[in-house]
Amino acid sequence: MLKVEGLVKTYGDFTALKGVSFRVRRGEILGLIGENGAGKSTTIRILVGLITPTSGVVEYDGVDFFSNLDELKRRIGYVPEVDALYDDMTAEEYLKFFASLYGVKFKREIMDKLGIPNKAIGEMSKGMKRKVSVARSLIHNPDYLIYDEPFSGLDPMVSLTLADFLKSLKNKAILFSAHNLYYVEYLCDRVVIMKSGEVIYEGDVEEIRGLKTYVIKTEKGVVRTNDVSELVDVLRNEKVLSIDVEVKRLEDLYFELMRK
Ligand SMILES: Nc1ncnc2c1ncn2[C@@H]1O[C@H](COP(=O)(O)OP(=O)(O)OP(=O)(O)O)[C@@H](O)[C@H]1O
Repeated sequence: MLKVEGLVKTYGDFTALKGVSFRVRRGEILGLIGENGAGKSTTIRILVGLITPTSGVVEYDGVDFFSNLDELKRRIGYVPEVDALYDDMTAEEYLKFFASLYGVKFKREIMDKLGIPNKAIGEMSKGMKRKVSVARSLIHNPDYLIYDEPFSGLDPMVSLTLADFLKSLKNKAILFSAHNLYYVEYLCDRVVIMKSGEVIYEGDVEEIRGLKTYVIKTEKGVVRTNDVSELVDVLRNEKVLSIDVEVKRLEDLYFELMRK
C-alpha cells in the first residue's frame, strides 16, 4: 500500500500542499483530479522522489520513502507530464537501454502489447511517444505506477487503448492524474479530488455512480430527492405522473465540489 499522510509543500510563503493524505492499495487504480494549480503534479513529484515535502509521510508497503529512496524508487514506474525521451534512439534501443540500467532482461512483449513500432522516437506521434514512456515505466516490473496526466493530448482511441492496457495490469497500485474525467470514471476504483493544495473529496467511483436522484413528477410539481423514504412518502401522498432516476456522474460531483 502507498500511504500518503499530511503532505505539506511550501515554496517561500506560498503553500502548494496543505496536508494531503490518501492511500492507494495494491490492485487498485486511483485517479487524482482537480483544477489547474491544485497540487496534483507537486504531489506526484513528491511520490516519485523528485522533490521533498516540507513535512508529511510517504510510505510504500510500510517503509518510509525518504529514508529508503534508492530501494523504493526501483519499485515505482513513473511517467512525467512531458515525455523525457531520446529522439535519436529507436523504441527498442531506448527500452533496452533502460532495461540494462535496471539490470533486467528486455522483453519485446511490452512493445507488442502496446503496439509500439520499432522506429526512431523522434519520428513518432505524441500518442506513440506516450506509449513508449508507459513501456519504459514498466520495464522493471514495478509494483507502483505513478503517471502524471497520461492521457493529455492523446486522441480518444489511443487513450482508450492505454486505459484498457492499464486496466489489464494486475496486482499493481496505480495512481494517475487527469483532467479528462471520462477516463477517470472508466478506469479508476477510487478518486481523490484536490483543490488549492487540499484533498476535498476521496471516494469510490462505484459509490459516486450509485448516488441516485429520483425525479418524481406529481400533479403539484416536481420533487427531486435521493432519500428513498421521501420517495415513498411522495408515492403514498401524491398523485404521481412519472418517476425518473438520474445516476450521478463523476463530473456532476466534481462541478458541485468546485462551485462550493
Ligand atoms: N517550483 C515552484 N515554485 C513555486 N511555486 C510552485 C512551484 N511548483 C509548483 N508551484 C505552484 O504550486 C501550485 C500547485 O502546482 P501543481 O503543478 O502541483 O498543480 P497541478 O494540480 O498539477 O496543476 P495542473 O493541472 O495545471 O498541472 C501552483 O500554484 C504552482 O504555481
